[in-house]
Amino acid sequence: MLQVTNLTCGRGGVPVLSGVGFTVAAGEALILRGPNGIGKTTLLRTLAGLQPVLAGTVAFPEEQGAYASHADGIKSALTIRENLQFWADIYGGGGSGSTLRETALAAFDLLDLQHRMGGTLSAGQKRRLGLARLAVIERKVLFLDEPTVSLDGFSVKLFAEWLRGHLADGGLAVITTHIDLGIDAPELDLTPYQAAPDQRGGSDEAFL
Ligand SMILES: Nc1ncnc2c1ncn2[C@@H]1O[C@H](COP(=O)(O)OP(=O)(O)OP(=O)(O)O)[C@@H](O)[C@H]1O
Repeated sequence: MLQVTNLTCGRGGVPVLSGVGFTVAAGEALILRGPNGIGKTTLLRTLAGLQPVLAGTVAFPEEQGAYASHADGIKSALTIRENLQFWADIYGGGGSGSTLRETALAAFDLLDLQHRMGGTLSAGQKRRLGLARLAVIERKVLFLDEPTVSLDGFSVKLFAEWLRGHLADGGLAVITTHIDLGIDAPELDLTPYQAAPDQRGGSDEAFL
């Protein structure tokens, strides 16, 4: 279960959203909505522990979180198979077994491409590989930032099907998306939680 209580998150130390609270039970997903710049990515990164919590609390089972964003983290000099193995090894889950890897390749229609180098893939193929990574790391609590960017309609359906399986297995997900995933999940509009105007902030990145 994921429990978020009275959370303030921000960029460059400037609050972007405040007073955010919700729970997501095992087996459920929550869709985050709101206009560009409202703070969806900021909230997801904060939930995943990639940015500091400015106030409030975030709780979920330790070592169970995983964040996936627009940047797929594909290793261009490794094949699709090797990329999946790499991520399974990094996360140290049971993903090193071949069964999970085969399942992930099949779930994202990557079997025919499995020996292709990451660097030679199209944007949508890279995205499918980035999502297949989620299937080998065996984390239950997923923070997914625009998971369907670059995907065609068929691949969106593949992803939605995989996500339904993840939820049926007791996983959960918080997802930002501007499209309808066809997932039966409540939506949270972040607009009422806006904390500060855009222009005030500094940056929290060393390199933008
Ligand atoms: N590295 C950064 N440093 C400072 N401010 C930032 C940084 N990244 C984003 N911001 C600002 O923080 C606010 C929230 O941005 P965020 O990316 O979380 O919005 P979003 O809702 O995900 O937007 P979109 O729908 O466009 O992806 C915006 O005003 C943005 O300009």
